[in-house]
This record gives sequence, C-alpha cells and structure tokens, in this order.
Amino acid sequence: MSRGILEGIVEKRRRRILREGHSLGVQIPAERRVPLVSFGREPCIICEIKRASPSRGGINPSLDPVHQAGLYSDAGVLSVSVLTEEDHFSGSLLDLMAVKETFPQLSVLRKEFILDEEDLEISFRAGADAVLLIASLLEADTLAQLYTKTYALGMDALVEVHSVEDVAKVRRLRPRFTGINSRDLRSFRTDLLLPLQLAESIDWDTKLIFESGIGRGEDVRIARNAGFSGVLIGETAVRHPERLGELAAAAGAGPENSVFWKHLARRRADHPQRPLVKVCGITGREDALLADSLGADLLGFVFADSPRRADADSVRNLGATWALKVGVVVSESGPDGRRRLPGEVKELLDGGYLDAVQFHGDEEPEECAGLAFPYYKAVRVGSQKDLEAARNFWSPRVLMDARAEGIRGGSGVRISSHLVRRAAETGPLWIAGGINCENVVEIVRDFNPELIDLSSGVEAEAGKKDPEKLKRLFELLDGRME
Ligand SMILES: O=P(O)(O)OC[C@@H](O)[C@@H](O)c1c[nH]c2ccccc12
Repeated sequence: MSRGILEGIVEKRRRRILREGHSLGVQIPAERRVPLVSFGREPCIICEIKRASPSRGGINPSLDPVHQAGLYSDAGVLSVSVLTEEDHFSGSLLDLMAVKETFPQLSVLRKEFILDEEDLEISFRAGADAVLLIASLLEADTLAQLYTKTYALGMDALVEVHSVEDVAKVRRLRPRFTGINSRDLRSFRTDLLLPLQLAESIDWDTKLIFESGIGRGEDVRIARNAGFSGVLIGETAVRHPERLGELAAAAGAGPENSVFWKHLARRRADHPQRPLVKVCGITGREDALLADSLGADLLGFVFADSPRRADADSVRNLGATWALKVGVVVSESGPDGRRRLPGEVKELLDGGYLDAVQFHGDEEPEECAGLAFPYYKAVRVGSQKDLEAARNFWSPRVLMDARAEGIRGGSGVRISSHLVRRAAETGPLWIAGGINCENVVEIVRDFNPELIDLSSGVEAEAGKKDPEKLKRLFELLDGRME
C-alpha cells in the first residue's frame, strides 16, 4: 500500500460514508443483539475473512464468510477478523453480522479504516467485539479519542503500527493490544523481521499481535519466540484451510526460547549503518572469539565435508558469544531415504550451543522446515532460474551464494552483479561468495546488503582466519559510519 493507495482507500471511504452513511447502506440493528466476547484469548491466533486485497487482488471472491468462520472455529480459533471495506477488499458489514450471529461465542474484530466515533457505534451495534485502529491514518488526538470510546463501548481495540513514528504516536495510549504489520505500506512487501525489529521500540505492557505475511507454522513460531502474544492471518487462512491445524498448534505451543530471529532483528537495529556480518568456516576458538569481539553478528560452523569442517566439541566448549552461532549443514539422506539433520548438529541445536541451522545442500523448501528450527536456506545462484527457485523457501531470509561447480561455499567465487541486483529487488539481501577486504566496501556501496557472509576472504589458509584481515574488515565497515 503506497501512501497514495492508503490515502485513496480512505478518500473513497469518506465519500461512501457521505453517500450511504456510516452504516454503508446496511440495515444495522438499533441495539446490539449479540454478546460481547473479549478479544485475543489464548491461543491467540486471529484468522481473517478476506475476499480480496489491493496487494493480491482476488483471493477468493466467492468466499462464504459463515462457512469460513466455521472452519476457523473448528480449528480452535477464538478470534476472527472480518474485513468490511468494500471497494478494495470486497468486504461488507453484512459479513461481520452474519459471522457474529452464527458464532456468537467468537470474538469478532472489525477490520476497517475506522475514522470516527460513528464508525465505532455502528461496529458495536453490528456485533463487533473489537476494532482495528490504524495509527498512521489518524491524528494522535483522534486516535486517543477513538481508543477511549472503543473501550467505553465495551469493545477491545487493536492498534496497528508500522513505523517508529506510529509507535511514538500510540505510546501515550499504552494500548492493551498492539498490532505490528509486516506489510510495508509503500512496497506491499511483507518482511517477517520488520515486526520483530519494531517490537524493540515498544516499551509498554501490551499484547503484541503479529500481522500479515504468515504462511506456515514456522512463521508463527518465529513470532511467538520474539515475544508476540498472537498472530493475525489472512490470505493463508483463506487459501489454505488445511494449514489451520498447524498454525493454531504453533500459536498455542508457547515460546521455545529460540532467540535467533529476534536477536538478529535487534542487531540490525543496533547498527543500521553497516550490514550484518557472518564470519563463516570457523574451526578454531581464537578465530571465533576474535570475530565475536570485533562485532561479527553470526559465526558459521561448517558441519559438512569441507576443509573448514568444525568440531562439535569445540562449538560446545566455546561458551557465550555476542554473535549468534550457526551450523552450516548439507543434510544427509537416512536409511529410509528421508533427509535428516546430522546428529551432532541436532544435539548442538537442542542443547542451545547453536542458535540456527543454515541449509547448504539440495534441500527442498518443505524439507528444511521439517528438519530444524530456526533455520534459513543458502542457495547457489548462477542464473535467473536459481533466483526464482530461491523464492520458494519459507525462511524469512535466504542466503545467496555463488554457484561454483563442484564446490559448496568458501569457493571465493562471486555472484554476477546483475543477479545480485535482481535478488535485491525482492527484499533484503544476504550474500556470500568471494567477499574480501578488497571488494567489501564496493559490494556494500553497490548492493546495500542486509548481511554479508565471508569465509575464504578473511582466511590465512583454509580453516584458519587471518586476524589482520578480520580486523581490517570491521575497520572498513565501520569506516562507513562517518
Ligand atoms: O493476508 P495476510 O498477509 O495474512 O494479512 C492479514 C492482515 O494482517 C491484513 O489483512 C491487514 C493488516 N492490517 C490491515 C489494515 C487494513 C486492511 C488489511 C490489513
């Protein structure tokens, strides 16, 4: 939603209200007929009734809201969001009324571009238990007035933020429910790490709701592990009701103390001037501690056939580091032909000695998800086709490595510039392959990667880092701060 589109939606809505009144041409009962049910109960998975959206077009134009709400209810979902905006989302207040009247025990959120108190009165009478208040749409005073009115009516408010400016605007309200949208209002893109990052600036006691872009149970786990109380799922819930069980189970499971994505988002916020740095192919303790003290964000330990193969005991004995520890694996096929995580890596991950797994083999998207959590995928990119295949992976980030025939990682080969540029168009860029002190400044300048991954480029010999090169790397990167 570019600013223009958001303004367009609001403009259309104002005109519609002038024409049809706040009831939007729908017969609204004079008195509320349905019970008020509190919003956001556990398991806090809020599924949405959404026929279409400006970013996706038609999702399911013939969606029957009552049938869909029945699927949600059967899956154990207690809160349902109903889009009532007509011009861009093909919604209606009739949908909301039908859902709430059929399932009075559900808590129903009215998803609308709410503008004034009359919108709230109508929402209440139509049967909404909660309303969405979008911070970026409303002046601070109006937002405060609507927030107070919502609770005066007995409803809950989900206050939606997208930026630090929004957070500053809502801070004095200290809303009980704060929704953070992963969808960027300008580009339509969702970035699962964005809410994690923004959550860091929320300093009041609130139930955080992760909004948009959730596709799988893993995404729900990422949100829960980052401290979100709940998730709001639209398109996936409509298109893939078969995933509702998996999504609801993940929402109900509770956090697992996996801090990987949350810490990464925090480190990104801590030093926005330079990319995140992963130093990979570490075998020795000194190298790990030096990279950590210099400011590396990730330390990579290779558990695959490689001259840089790490040893499980040294990882176990390393102790606490600021940097997150990643096990780089090429998953093997077991006797049953199914892939599995190397046993030592599974033990290190379960024991908390590794924070995440980087899959560096030929794993398929659905295989990765079943093998480890948290994880991200590294893909070898030699063509446009490789880039497209990379988009199928579900991890919030995919690491682009150069395709060097017969060698996996540490090859010193770089991806061609035009492919890197293409990759950067689709979202934050993580790149590996041939990065060293000679080219790092140029790479950062030209491609603005979110993460750079270095292995052979900071080595004295295979498996041994060169302390001078490591120091020089961080000097070069930090020099960019001026
Ligand atoms: O379909 P998704 O990506 O799961 O997103 C659902 C919901 O977060 C999204 O519909 C939404 C979030 N905030 C909004 C404000 C208005 C309209 C819609 C929205």
